[in-house]
Amino acid sequence: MIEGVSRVAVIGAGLMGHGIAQVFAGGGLAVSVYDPAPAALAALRDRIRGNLRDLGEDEAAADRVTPCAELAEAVRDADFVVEAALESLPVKRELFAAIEAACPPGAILASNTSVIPITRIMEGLGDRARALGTHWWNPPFLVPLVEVIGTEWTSPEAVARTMALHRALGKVPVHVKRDVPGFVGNRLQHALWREAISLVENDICDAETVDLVVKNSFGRRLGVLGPIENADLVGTDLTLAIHQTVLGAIESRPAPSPYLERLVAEGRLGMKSGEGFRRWTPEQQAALRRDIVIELKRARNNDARRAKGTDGNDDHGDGPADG
Ligand SMILES: NC(=O)c1ccc[n+]([C@@H]2O[C@H](COP(=O)([O-])OP(=O)(O)OC[C@H]3O[C@@H](n4cnc5c(N)ncnc54)[C@H](O)[C@@H]3O)[C@@H](O)[C@H]2O)c1
Repeated sequence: MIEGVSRVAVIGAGLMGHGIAQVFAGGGLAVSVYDPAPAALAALRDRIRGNLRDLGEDEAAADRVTPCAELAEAVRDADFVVEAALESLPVKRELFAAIEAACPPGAILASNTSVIPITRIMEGLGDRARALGTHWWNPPFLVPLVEVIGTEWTSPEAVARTMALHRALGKVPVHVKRDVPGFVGNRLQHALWREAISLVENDICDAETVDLVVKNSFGRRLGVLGPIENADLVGTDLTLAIHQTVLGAIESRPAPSPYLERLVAEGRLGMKSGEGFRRWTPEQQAALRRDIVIELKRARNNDARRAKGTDGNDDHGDGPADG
């Protein structure tokens, strides 16, 4: 049992659901997973076993995961329910009504929606104090962050228990105090993407250059140096001076870029159509996907070494981060 939770229900056994189930099972909890697609349920344990094997972790965790063909069966004894089904408001509202009707009164109810306001998903519930968002990042077993989003009705106790539960599982939970579109992570990410697209749209540089700049400059530091830390590191006075010059010049359009809309209209949908902003051969796509996993595993191993105090890093250089 962790923080009063011994049984978890995960709703949806897709990309996110199976990975979230894996994290809870890895923490020793019993996990029931509901999905209406028989193929998703049939593949569930093998998918988790494959991930665990690849990570060099104990595959026995997969045995703590039980596929369920009925929603009510999955949530009946659950202390914590997390929904990772389709990104559709009607589907999520209907699911939570059914979950509330079948789960124990004390269970916490969470949605892993990417962008739908938690308020809209949960507003029809009888007990909205126990409902919140937990926004995981893909893949859930390699990316540490879980944003815990409260609505105006969510009780502080439900937030505190959810934070403690995810922390005990080795995740990095953060409390998002207001239910705003994009929560925190996607607001930051898409502020950067808006400017990235604008630079290409306005022919200030080409698409390859945008990615080269990010990956070979501040992107290198982002894993250890957040933007607010960086502003304090260089000084708020320098940050202010930079903003006085730059902010008026960067993109502030409150809508998607027409350049992006044109790509979509022309069927240039990115890797799935072979071309988006850039052209992608199948080999280039595979190489990029492989590099992402290698990098995420390296970061995870570094975190583990740091936590144990065995990272062997005796380099205390004071290199500036003022770029
Ligand atoms: N993919 C990501 O990177 C990511 C990241 C964070 C959040 N999310 C969110 O997580 C949720 C799941 O995304 P995903 O990428 O795992 O999608 P997915 O398509 O891989 O999986 C969705 C699963 O939901 C199942 N499903 C369909 N109808 C259902 C129902 N009524 N009840 C229960 N299950 C149902 C499907 O059979 C499928 O297995 C979405 O809300 C998505 O926006 C996705």
